[in-house]
This record gives sequence, C-alpha cells and structure tokens, in this order.
Amino acid sequence: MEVKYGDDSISGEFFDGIYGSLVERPHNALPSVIVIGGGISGIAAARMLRNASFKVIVMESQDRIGGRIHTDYSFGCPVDMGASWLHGVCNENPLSHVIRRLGLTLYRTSGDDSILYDHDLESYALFDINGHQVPKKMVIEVGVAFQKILDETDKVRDEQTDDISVKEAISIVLDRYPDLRQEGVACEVLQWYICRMEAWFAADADMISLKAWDQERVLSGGHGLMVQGYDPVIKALSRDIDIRLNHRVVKIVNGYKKVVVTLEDGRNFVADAAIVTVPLGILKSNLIEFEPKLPEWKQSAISDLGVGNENKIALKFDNVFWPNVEYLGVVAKTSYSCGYFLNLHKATGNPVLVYMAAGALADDLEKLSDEAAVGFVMSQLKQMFPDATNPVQYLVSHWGTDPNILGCYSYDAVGNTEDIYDRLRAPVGNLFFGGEAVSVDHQGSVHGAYSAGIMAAENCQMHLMQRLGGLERVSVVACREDLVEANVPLQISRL
Ligand SMILES: Cc1cc2nc3c(=O)[nH]c(=O)nc-3n(C[C@H](O)[C@H](O)[C@H](O)COP(=O)(O)OP(=O)(O)OC[C@H]3O[C@@H](n4cnc5c(N)ncnc54)[C@H](O)[C@@H]3O)c2cc1C
Repeated sequence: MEVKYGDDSISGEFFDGIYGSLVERPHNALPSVIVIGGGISGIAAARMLRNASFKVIVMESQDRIGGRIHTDYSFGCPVDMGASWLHGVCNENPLSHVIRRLGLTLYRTSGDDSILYDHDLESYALFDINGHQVPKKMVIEVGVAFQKILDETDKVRDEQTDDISVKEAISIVLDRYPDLRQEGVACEVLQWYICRMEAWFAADADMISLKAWDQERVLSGGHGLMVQGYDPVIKALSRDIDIRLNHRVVKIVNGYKKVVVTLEDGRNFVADAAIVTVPLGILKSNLIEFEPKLPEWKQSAISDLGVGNENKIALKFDNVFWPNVEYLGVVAKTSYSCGYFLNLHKATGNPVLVYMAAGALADDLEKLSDEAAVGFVMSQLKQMFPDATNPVQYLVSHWGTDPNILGCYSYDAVGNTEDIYDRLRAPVGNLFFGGEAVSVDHQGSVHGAYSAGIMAAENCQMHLMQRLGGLERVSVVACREDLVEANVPLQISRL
C-alpha cells in the first residue's frame, strides 16, 4: 500500500496508522523530525528544530514531561525529586538565560567549582551513630586528609596501565601512607567524604573509574539550588511544542529516506529523521527495538557506560526540630551506612528535609515499601534528634526501577574507553542521539542534557538540509530564540 503525505490524521508530515513501503515527499514540504523522550534534552531539541521551521513532535512515554526533572507540589511547596541543583551558577551555563528570564532564584550551597564540595563545609552538621555532633575541627581536618588521599590517587593512576576503581586506588594510598588512615569517629568522617563523592557519581567507589573521575569540566560559579524547583524551566521550554504524552516508543525503523517509529499500541509515525533522547538505562535494557540493529560500536558504548542510582526521600514536618544548617549528615563505619539530609527549610523556608541515597543504598531502598524506606530514614534522623516527630507527608523516588528511566544518570565506570561519548552521540543514518549521557562536557546534569539536545538537533538539521536540499522555507537558526539576552542577573539568594 502506498501512503502519501496528506493522508495523516495528525498534522503535517506525521501520520499514524498503517504505513506503506513507499512514502512520497511533496515538493517543498518541510522536513519532519520525531523526538523520542520529553525530558529537557528532547524538549530542547524539539524547540530548536521548531524554531528552524521544521515539523517536530515529541513522543513521551509518561503522562508528564520533564523525565528526571520532577518537581512535586503535593507538600504545598516545590520539592525536586530528580534534579535540584544548577551546577555552574554562571552566564556560561547554557540554562542561565532561561533561569534569568523566568526570574527564578538560586540558593547557592557552594561557591566551589569542585565536584566534591557542592556544599560548603561550614554549612554542615555531622552526627555520629550516638547522636553526638562531630566537632567542626575534625570535619575540616579529615577533609584535608581526604584531599591528600585523592592527590595520591593521582600518582597511583599514573602508575597503572589498566584502569582501576577509585576505591582500589584509595586503599593502595592508605596502605602506603598509614598516617592518612583515620581512627574512631575521624575514620567514619572519612567514610562520609567517600559517601559524598559516591553521591556525585550516583555509584559506589568500587564502580567509579580512577582514570576518569576528575576529568569533568565543572562550570564556574559553584552550585545553586533551584528554589522554585526545576519545573518552571521545563514548562517554559516546552511551550508551543507538539508533545504526545503516554506515547511509548517500542520500535524504530531507520530507513534510507524515512524513520518509522512504532508505539506500544501499534501505531506508526513516519518522519524524515528521529532524535533519541530516552535515558541510557532504557537503551541498555533494549526496551526499544532498532531495525536494522544499531551498529556494534554503538551497542558497546551503550552497554559500557555506567548508569548510577540515586533516590530521594522527602519528609514534610509540622515543626522544625533540626538546626539551621543546610545539610545534616550521619557518619558511620562504611560509606554505605553514612547518610545525609538536605535541609530545605534553610533554603526555602519550608519545613522539609530531603534524604539522599546513592549507589547500592539507593538500589536497596527501592526494594523496600515506601513506608519501610521512610521508617529507615526516620531511624537515621532519630539517631541525630531523638525527639524528632514523624513526618506529616512524605515522597519516595524510585529512579532505578522506574520503567521510563531505569537509573539516575550516567557515570564513567571502570575501564571506559575514551571515545565512548563520541560513539554514543554519533548519528546512525537518520537517527540522532541526545540525552544527558551524550553530553560533551557535562554528563549527568540538566544543562548537559539540554546542550546535548541542542547539539543533536543541530546535527539533524544540517543532515536533513543536505539530504533534502531546496529547503528555502527552512530558516537556519544558530540556536534558539530563548537566547535573546535578557539583561537580568541570576537571582542568588545566598552568596
Ligand atoms: C535523583 C536525581 C538527582 C539529580 N540531581 C541533579 C542536579 O541536582 N543537577 C543536575 O544538573 N542534574 C541532576 N540530575 C540529572 C538530571 O536530572 C538529568 O541529567 C537530566 O534531567 C536528564 O535529561 P534527559 O532529557 O537527558 O533525560 P530524561 O529527563 O530522563 O528524559 C527522557 C525521557 O524519555 C522518556 N522515555 C523513556 N522511554 C521512552 C520510550 N520508550 N518512549 C518515549 N519516551 C520514553 C522518559 O519518560 C523521559 O521523560 C539528577 C537526576 C536524578 C535522577
């Protein structure tokens, strides 16, 4: 059966229903692109192509947009259960223009550009298992020792031919310099520092690559919490874009001239190209069938890059029984048993604590019922504050098992090859790849995912203009109308 443009029941060049083997392109028709995934990367890609006068639709499997940006309002205040920091509070950050234009406030938790200290040490209160606060002096001294250990792991890296894990490197250093080993509570504080490092990668230290862990280029300006949540950003960027919610893609046929995208209910959509921005965890699990199969170099990049896990348990109380610090931490004998809470009361005035768990602990919390997970977190809180009251409301995330996400973000696992990101982002025929994992410099972040979406859209645009030619009606846009500079500074509530 032959299907011609104009048969569609949806809009422009897309059509669902049965598709034929031969699809004719009418003269001067606008190029069409299907973006798969309605997170910030997919929305950025769609916006860029729409601005370039392409026909574009976004297929999103969930009943909401945003993906790993998920601001929950059920507490009566915004609580980000996914991303909550802008890493790099500076104009160079590709999201700063949107944040400025929307007048959103950032609460800077650290002015440090390092990945290890997204919170200033002076804003912490750490407690031991018996509920005694760890003296600030000890926290600072162990912090200095931890930095020395990391400096020494640099030398270990130079000696190794094969990559090893950060954990292995730390134990080599501690064997060489026993004086860097800490005793008693100080040793627990050292584990807490390792726990913080694991939180950045959302993976345990025995999984993190020594070769790659500190190679990330962090933007300047430190780390700022989105006080009103990330949701306004995603809402603003998605304005006027054709987004189809509850449209789960299960198959992509990457043809010579067309891409056919099949949904789980059997409907097909056809376009000149597609941009895949689903999470790496979804690609790893082969939940989308590619025809022809993705080339081996692409498949191995997908399977080799790590995906970590992080979960948040947000607790709303009817009274504030904790000190006025930004972070509360529990130190313990292993990094797995350490814990920490973000105090949203300090940043936003709302009586909310957010417990954050990464790596194996995040996986294990997802095996519990929500009630049991909250019970576990409350037991940590009661160690610090025996008189803590029970929460009046709670929220529990499940990023590792959410069938739309399957992990929180990518990280460099031991043994990754240097070209892994190039292979991940390289197009295959009429298929382009976006999403946080393919970001050039900032994997695992919102701004990295945003830039990756723009880059995939630019590559797709160039490809289609070369392939289809004669697209006088298509305007070449450098990037986005959002880039019109607003002379508004970033609103930072804590300097
Ligand atoms: C707990 C947590 C904390 C984080 N903290 C921060 C932070 O503080 N700062 C920061 O910068 N970053 C943070 N991140 C990372 C950041 O959230 C992500 O890097 C970014 O949001 C990813 O955007 P994306 O568009 O690449 O993917 P996503 O947002 O995951 O979008 C992909 C979309 O694809 C959809 N999808 C999946 N399968 C299909 C299918 N078959 N068909 C159609 N659609 C499909 C999904 O539903 C999803 O909406 C955090 C992430 C998590 C989970």
